[in-house]
Amino acid sequence: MSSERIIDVSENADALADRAADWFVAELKGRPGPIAVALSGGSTPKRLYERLARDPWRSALPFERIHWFWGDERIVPADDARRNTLMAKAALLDHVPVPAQNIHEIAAAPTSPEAAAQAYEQALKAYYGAQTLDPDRPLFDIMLLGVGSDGHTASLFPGKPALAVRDRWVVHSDPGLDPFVPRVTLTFPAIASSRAVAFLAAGADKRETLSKVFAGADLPSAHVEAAGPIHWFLDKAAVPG
Ligand SMILES: O=C1O[C@H](COP(=O)(O)O)[C@@H](O)[C@H](O)[C@H]1O
Repeated sequence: MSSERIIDVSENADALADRAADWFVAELKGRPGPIAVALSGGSTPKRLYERLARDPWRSALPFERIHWFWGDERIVPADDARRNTLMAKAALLDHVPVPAQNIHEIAAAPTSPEAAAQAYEQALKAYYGAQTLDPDRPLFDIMLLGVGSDGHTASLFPGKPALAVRDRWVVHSDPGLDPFVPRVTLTFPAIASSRAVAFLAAGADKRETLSKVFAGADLPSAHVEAAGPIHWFLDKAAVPG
């Protein structure tokens, strides 16, 4: 059964980030206990992260209870600018009162991609408190995703073996697109264990890909499922004609 799709179109990338930040805060409002958020890399999410570090969004978020995870990571040295973690820290996490133990980053090189994937899966299982995913108890409260020009999401690239993995939460993955560095990614079942998913995509270079995704093409972004609705925050330039 496919998840409900909610499309939200903004005038431009800045307005999109405002809308997504409002949604993020509303989605977490009143939620008790620990909260798990999975972040993505990419240019459009960066604007959202910058918003969340500022008021009015910042003061509306219970940072002491939010745990930060990543949907995918590039296995390069920790100080390499291609790390999704580095971008999220610079845009958000370095500027808000988040306890260090709430940041669950994926290991950097020289850890091998397979070792990084296994360690991250163990960290997710420790947080979740179980070895298997319960459909009635999603792992993530919010899953943020981007979409690449080839239709990839997280580091699930078209035609790659990671797409077929159902028995792991995390795998290492071959990149199908620049930067061609080893990756670690959540698998489809782990992504599907999310109360809410939000894709963020801006710019005319996403339009053709989105038209294929919305037409149900066999692309990774089109195969994402969630426990709740899947939101698509787009700017006008990205909307398929
Ligand atoms: O490689 C990646 O690309 C996607 C899409 O990024 P964008 O800049 O084209 O929006 C991103 O979601 C993923 O986290 C990242 O590793």
